[in-house]
Amino acid sequence: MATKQQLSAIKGAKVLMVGAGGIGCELLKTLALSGFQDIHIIDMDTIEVSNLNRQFLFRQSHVGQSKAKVARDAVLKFSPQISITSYHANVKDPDFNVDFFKQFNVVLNGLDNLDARRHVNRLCLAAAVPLVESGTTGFLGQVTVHMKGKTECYECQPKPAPKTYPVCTITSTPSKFVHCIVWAKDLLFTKMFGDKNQENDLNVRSSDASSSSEHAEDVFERKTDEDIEQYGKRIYDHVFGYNIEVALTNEETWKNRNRPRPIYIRDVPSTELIQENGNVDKIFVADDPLSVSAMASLGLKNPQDVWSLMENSRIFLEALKLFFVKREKEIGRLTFDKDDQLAVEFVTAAANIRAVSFGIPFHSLFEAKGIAGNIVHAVATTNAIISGLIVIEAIKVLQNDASNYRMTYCLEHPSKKMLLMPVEPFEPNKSCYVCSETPLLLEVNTYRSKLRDFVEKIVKAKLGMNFPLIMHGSALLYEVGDDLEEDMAANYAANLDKVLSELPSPVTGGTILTVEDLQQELSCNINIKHREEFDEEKEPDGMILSGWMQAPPKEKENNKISSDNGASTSNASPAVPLETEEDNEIEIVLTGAENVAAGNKRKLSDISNAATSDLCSVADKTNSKNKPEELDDDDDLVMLDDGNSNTSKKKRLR
Ligand SMILES: Nc1ncnc2c1ncn2[C@@H]1O[C@H](COP(=O)(O)OP(=O)(O)OP(=O)(O)O)[C@@H](O)[C@H]1O
Ligand SMILES: [Zn+2]
Repeated sequence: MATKQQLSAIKGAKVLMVGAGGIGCELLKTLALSGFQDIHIIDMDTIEVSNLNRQFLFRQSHVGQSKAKVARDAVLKFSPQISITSYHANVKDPDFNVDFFKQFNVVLNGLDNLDARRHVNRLCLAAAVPLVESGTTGFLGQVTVHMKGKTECYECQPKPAPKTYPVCTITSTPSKFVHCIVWAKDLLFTKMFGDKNQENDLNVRSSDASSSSEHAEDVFERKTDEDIEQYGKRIYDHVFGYNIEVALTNEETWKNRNRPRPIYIRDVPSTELIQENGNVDKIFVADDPLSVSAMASLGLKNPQDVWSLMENSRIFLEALKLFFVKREKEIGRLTFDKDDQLAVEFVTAAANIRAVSFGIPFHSLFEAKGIAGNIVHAVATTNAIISGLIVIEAIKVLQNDASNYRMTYCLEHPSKKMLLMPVEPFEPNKSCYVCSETPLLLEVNTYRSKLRDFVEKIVKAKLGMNFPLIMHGSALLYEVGDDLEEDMAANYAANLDKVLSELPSPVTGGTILTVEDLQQELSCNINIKHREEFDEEKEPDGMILSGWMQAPPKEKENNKISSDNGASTSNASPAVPLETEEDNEIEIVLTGAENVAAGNKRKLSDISNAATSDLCSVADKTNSKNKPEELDDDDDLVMLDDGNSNTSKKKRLR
């Protein structure tokens, strides 16, 4: 039961919710039933069938409609007396500026990507509005409170880098099914149906050098009037046969590894059946490209079946054909989407055929989709628990009850009979460039790198700025905005193509650049250090940004392909599982730079009264009895958090 004071705080509050998905639906309902009277809700998405199992405010008839609006209407049916304002929009839209944020007493996030979370964090800091941040992944979840100057901001701790794989593992020596999936999704699918100008390592082989790159260059182009069946078979033979033959010529690679087997279409029994069974026009809803399915066309129904080589080959050829026959307009623009059935079918089949070559077991479409889409199946109960905790923290914030704020972690296994673990929030990280004024350091070859590289690779990808403005002293080098004068816009465009040292106000070693995002009202200084050489493999960006945000890379190799496609429900901050020991204690992993270096861990009891620290992660140290089954890497549940693959984070749960 709420006290009188709580009720009055609730009634007088104006609240902004961002996200009306799994957490958002629960949250809106709980806010309404707790007595909140004035709720605003932003969500940019429309309702999909796959949301209906847990986003309980939505029904089949709502598919295709705005989540924010339908959620509003559904809650108003049982709480008609309250005011709910919905915005079907991206929270990054300029309309949602600092003044917009200032009208709220508290902001509650129910988002699913790092990019949007960072953006909201910055606006809350700029507007000095408290933020309650949240995230769930399967059984895990967390709620954290962020208040300018009093607690850590959402970005005070670096987020774990996304899981990546060395290019050569993906292109030449896969040993796990996930390697085949990454190859099929990020290389083959992109090469066939994505942006042709994008760099693609599909034809990089460990042997390479003299291998016929000419052959590789144009093989993916469909020749004028080339029969689609022939084209599909030619691609099949090239990627599963010829490319493997070429890789085999590098004896060095296979000295200590099993040699892969090239597979040609002629080796696959009965693929010709495709001609008889495949019926492109059979099942599809006119004008709905997403209803196109190779499985449906071939009469394969169960996504949990593991297909044979023959079936995978038929799906591969049929899916390729369907893209060209039914979705030709999209070719050249497609990116892999886990909700695109035909794309999932193509990627599953291609990954399985590659897996056979390398002696890796087949996987079903259902499993392949989970791996390709980094899907951790959502648990509705976790969303409900987390939403309840958000409201509890929001009420404390409204009452200014700072001594009782808690970051709460929802665990998968009880620890000391507790599933929820509350921890006191920590003070702001003094070296966080978002909420403090710490300068960053950029090592870059100022005679070779262009301003464009700096803007794309650092300002947008690493610093997460949307509307950057770059200054050297009082000289403005770059700015974006709709209201720029034509000649200024032309100047900035010209600057983008200049190397740093040749800019009107030259940027060289020792320069201090100021980078600002006007919308986020975020400004930071970057000290420039000239460096002549960069290792192409290990430092592919040709520039290195350091400061607080450098997350320690998980693997040694740096030339990596990320398996990250950017869409998943995931936590606001990391909960990295620890090695299990034979006790049943919860440990806090400190991921501040020194702590990572020292590998420090602290027990909850050690820190229960801690006022300051770098708490980043919490993990349940389970005893052997309830220790989850050890999974092979292929089966790791992988989660990531992103809108922008460059900045996304991912966690793996065991
Ligand atoms: N930049 C953004 N602006 C507004 N809303 C956003 C933004 N980024 C994400 N969201 C919303 O946050 C919600 C997150 O909900 P949830 O994690 O349940 O994801 P989902 O897309 O509904 O489900 P799933 O990803 O599991 O299919 C989504 O409804 C999404 O539209
Ligand atoms: Zn911070």
